[in-house]
Amino acid sequence: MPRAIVCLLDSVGIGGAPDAAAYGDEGANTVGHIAEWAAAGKADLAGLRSGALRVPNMDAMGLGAAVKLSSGALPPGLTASPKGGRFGVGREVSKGKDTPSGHWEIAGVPVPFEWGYFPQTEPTFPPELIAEFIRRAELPGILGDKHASGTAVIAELGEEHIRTGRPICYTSIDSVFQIAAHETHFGLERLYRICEIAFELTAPLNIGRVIARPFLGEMPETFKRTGNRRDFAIAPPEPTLLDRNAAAGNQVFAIGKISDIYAGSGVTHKLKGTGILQLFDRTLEAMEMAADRAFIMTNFVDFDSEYGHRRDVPGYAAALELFDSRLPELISKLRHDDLLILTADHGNDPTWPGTDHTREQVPILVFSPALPPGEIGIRSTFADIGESIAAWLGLAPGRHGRSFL
Ligand SMILES: O=P(O)(O)O[C@H]1O[C@H](CO)[C@@H](O)[C@H]1O
Ligand SMILES: [Mn+2]
Ligand SMILES: [Mn+2]
Repeated sequence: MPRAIVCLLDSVGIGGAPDAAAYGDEGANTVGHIAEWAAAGKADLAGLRSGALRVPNMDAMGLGAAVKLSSGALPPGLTASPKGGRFGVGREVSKGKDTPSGHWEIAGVPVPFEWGYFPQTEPTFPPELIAEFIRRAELPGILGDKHASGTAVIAELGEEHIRTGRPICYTSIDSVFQIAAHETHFGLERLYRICEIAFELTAPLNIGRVIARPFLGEMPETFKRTGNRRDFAIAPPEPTLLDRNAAAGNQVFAIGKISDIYAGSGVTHKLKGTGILQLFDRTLEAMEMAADRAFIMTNFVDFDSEYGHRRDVPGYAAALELFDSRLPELISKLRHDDLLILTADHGNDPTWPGTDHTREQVPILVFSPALPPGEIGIRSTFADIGESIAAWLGLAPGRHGRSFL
């Protein structure tokens, strides 16, 4: 009896989105540019990696071929001829180049509405929103109130935050209200509580998520965000693949950020982990526990949060190589009728200006011992991924997308 596993490599885009120019992202290509920089010796990391990008296992599943199909160019170090997978390219119909939009569409539900965003001004948040937030959360005030990169804003305002007890509130070009606060000086549970209040206040503005960003350390040099990030997200507008599989009485394993991204809806088993290796371990553990018709989905957030937003090309290359090195373990655990899909939710080209996501197409790398290799082309919506999994698991077709299997 079939099972399905999705490894969502957060932000591992492959360029070529036809609407990229509308986002200022024409030419952005996360995997393509990392491979180019690596081949040019611009992604070396002393003692960790050097030279061309080495991801032989993803490449065998069709990564190089997918980048070529998406962007027209084969990146250096990758091959155009996959060895066993069925490869293709996903194009997003949802307007947001953000995590919930990408994930919901992959699970069969494109986002039909416009998210709310905060303007590129200082202050960025509406004063009446902040006044109400301060009143209800019983705060002495807030810091930040602007667009910022999370690590930079903590370095800038972390000490003042510790001194004053004012949480650091910031946003980005995504539909987010983020709150950074010190885990011990401010308190983790208190941070979560004020995030819930912020979520109630921002949901009517169609803000997709409030994100708790706890950190530790006492000075800019030692401040470090912890693994206790928590996302408070609005729920998808229709039942997703997760809801549909759970409603059919099957297991749904949500690993890493997945449960938060779908607001817990349709999740029967939630597993947490920090870092690529732990998240990979959790995925293998879920495969041990998973019964027939189970759906397992893991979000590998580090590509995006640790390397893409930080514009860290060597770090991103090393992370891709680390993930790739574990793939054979996962593949060796696949049962005959298990389906494995590697994909992404948006791009975050670390060679691109700024620190935000990039509008890109994503790889769809499909493997099952039961499937002959082949090409699935450029899919006109990420929802084709969800519908393919639904068909594989024997669920009735949904409203969006078509199976490529
Ligand atoms: O700079 P940091 O705090 O990592 O923020 C990033 O993380 C947010 C959620 O993925 C994005 O909106 C982006 O701004
Ligand atoms: Mn993402
Ligand atoms: Mn991100």
